[in-house]
Amino acid sequence: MALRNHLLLGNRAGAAAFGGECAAFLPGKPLGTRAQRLAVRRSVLLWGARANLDSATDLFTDAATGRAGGGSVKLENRLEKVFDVVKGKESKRTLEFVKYHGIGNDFIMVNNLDSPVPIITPAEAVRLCDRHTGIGGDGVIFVMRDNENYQMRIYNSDGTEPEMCGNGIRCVAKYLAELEKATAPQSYKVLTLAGYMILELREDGQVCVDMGPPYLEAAEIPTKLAAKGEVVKAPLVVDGKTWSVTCVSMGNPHCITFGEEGGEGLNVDAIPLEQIGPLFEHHEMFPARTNTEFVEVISRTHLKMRVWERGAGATQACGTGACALVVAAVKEGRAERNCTVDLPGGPLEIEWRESDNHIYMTGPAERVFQGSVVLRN
Ligand SMILES: N[C@@H](CCC[C@H](N)C(=O)O)C(=O)O
Repeated sequence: MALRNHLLLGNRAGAAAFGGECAAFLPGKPLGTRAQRLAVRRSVLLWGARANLDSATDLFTDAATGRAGGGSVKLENRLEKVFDVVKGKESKRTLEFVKYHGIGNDFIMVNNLDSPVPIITPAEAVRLCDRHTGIGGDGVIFVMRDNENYQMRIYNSDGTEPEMCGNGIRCVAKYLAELEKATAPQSYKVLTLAGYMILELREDGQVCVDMGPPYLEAAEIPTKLAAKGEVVKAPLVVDGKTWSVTCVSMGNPHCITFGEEGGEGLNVDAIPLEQIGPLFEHHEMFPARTNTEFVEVISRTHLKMRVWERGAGATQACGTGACALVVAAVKEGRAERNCTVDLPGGPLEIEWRESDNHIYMTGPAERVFQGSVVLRN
């Protein structure tokens, strides 16, 4: 904690001493370029009450640790951040959040009503979603304004931004009611990157979402499994096996399989999800990557699935996935348009309505806890 001591001295001598130490940092080779070291020294000499002591101390320690781990680029980035903090360019930011889940698919909800862009970065979302060192979540959801309506944006736990999230948007309905101090029944029109969704918060606590129509054209999904037209029961080689797949977009891409070509139906509990999930997700036939649903038919109105999500891996549930697989099951002649879909986190009721071609998803959304977290640069 040499930095802390030098800064606490609060005088030119202390700062100069720290500047000198920055030039050497640790025994052995000095850190950063000579210009960077001189810049640190200059900054420290100019240091005053503006310096954020804790952040600078942490970053100094990080920089030193980074050095031990090697990697000069990483190290220099960290050193740059020490400069910024010492120069007062950066300061700690605190994020208020509420954690919600929809049948185990969990999200960090952010009140983003005062900004037209997400108030945290994808890299910060990745850190917050970490289940060991962060809050933990399958994604971060930003609730924003859209004129008189609302907008939802979401980052997956890997920091990528999908177009839509079915379980997430049910959580949005409850979160909006919480923000508005409103009680059920309530209706919201919410813009997503996949278009407008209509959310009905019911008195029994369930949320029914009009998810709009499914998209089946290969190019709309997108998949290279066909040049044009629908992709139904197409062969796809993954891990040396030929799977029979149907592709559906709910704004975001889904690849649905009921098993191998010519094979028996699936026992989804036996699927080695962690092994084959990533092979589907990153398959060259899916230029935007894909979510993948492995489905077992219990009856014509009862399906069971496990999912490997694009950008989030194995999750407890995927709402858009449940909608997509009912469409796939109907297309393959395996199920009716009204189905209960069992996911690892619980059931969803899905209807693919013939009259308007829209899909209606009904299920719960639960508040878990609220908190605030310091965002580190
Ligand atoms: N869990 C979600 C889907 C979230 C987005 C997905 N990972 C993607 O990248 O498309 C759901 O409930 O729909």
